[in-house]
Amino acid sequence: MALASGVRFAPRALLRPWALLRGTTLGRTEPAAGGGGDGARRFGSQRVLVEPDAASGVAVMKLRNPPVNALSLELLTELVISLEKLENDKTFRGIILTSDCPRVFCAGLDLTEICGRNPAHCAEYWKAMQELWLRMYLSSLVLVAAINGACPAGGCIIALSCDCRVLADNPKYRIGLNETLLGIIAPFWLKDTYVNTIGHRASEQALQLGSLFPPAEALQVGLVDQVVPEDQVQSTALSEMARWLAVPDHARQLTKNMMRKATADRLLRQRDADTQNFVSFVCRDSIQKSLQAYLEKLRQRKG
Ligand SMILES: CC/C=C\CC(=O)SCCNC(=O)CCNC(=O)[C@H](O)C(C)(C)COP(=O)(O)OP(=O)(O)OC[C@H]1O[C@@H](n2cnc3c(N)ncnc32)[C@H](O)[C@@H]1OP(=O)(O)O
Repeated sequence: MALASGVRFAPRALLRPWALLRGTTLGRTEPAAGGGGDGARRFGSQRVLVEPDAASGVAVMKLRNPPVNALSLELLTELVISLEKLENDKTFRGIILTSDCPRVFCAGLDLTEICGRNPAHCAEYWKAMQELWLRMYLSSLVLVAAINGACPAGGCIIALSCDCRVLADNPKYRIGLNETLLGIIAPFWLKDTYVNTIGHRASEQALQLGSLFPPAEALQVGLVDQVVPEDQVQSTALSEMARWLAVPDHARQLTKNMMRKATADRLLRQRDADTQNFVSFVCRDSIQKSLQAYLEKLRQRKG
């Protein structure tokens, strides 16, 4: 991790994400609708659409894993690879992360990845989740979350890993860490991310209660930075991006690193133990039963 001017401090090769890709179409490049030169070409993968604008140095990254952008192993992997690609391209200074699925930003962990699966699969999945968080949390780019839908649990963590959050003003778009309501526990690095954003007391309360905050409350507690009408989420995210990009990169990056490094290092120091804890916890019969019941409730709610 070089920390000189022009810093790039995101940890490299924490994992080899390519090795995780199964049947994805990453690297595909196609012209954006109505687009022309290189700056208007979009690329990405099956589940992550990247619309780069070389002129502004900003790329819009859209999650598109319908119906609810659940964080499947494939989505996690494709996100890491798309992020790495933009990090390595000096043209880009910022990413706006948003959803291509209506009404949902991200439903969090894909519960089918940890329900009825063997421990080896759960471990592989959890490592991919750790990897994405580390990459996002320590990214040298400015990350702005344009939250255009519901944002529970792992979805909230993706948003909190960004530098700034703009949430659409729709009472159905709730955000927070609701793990306890599923009978599971947020690991220390999710808890730390929460505490770093909204403080200890608010986190203590919200984590235990599994609170999902509607927009006005999310703004009040500090989970998001702006709440705007739905049709202004993208333009507001772009204005926020401009504000962050007005700061010299090296100063902003070093400051971000100073603020976040200790939290990330805590996970880096105990990644294996964290994986083992997660796997042994979710593979317990009682937890599997809770998760199955929760999934079943979600499926029935639909009908
Ligand atoms: C260990 C700690 C780290 C992280 C913890 C987690 O992230 S655990 C995951 C926690 N996530 C949730 O509690 C969100 C659950 N989902 C919802 O509340 C709603 O689906 C949501 C996101 C508000 C969207 O509502 P909507 O009405 O638009 O969709 P619907 O509920 O009908 O769901 C559509 C289908 O998607 C399935 N699904 C939803 N969430 C998940 C998920 N997290 N994992 C897997 N599958 C999910 C849902 O069952 C429906 O499936 P279908 O087969 O079509 O009935």
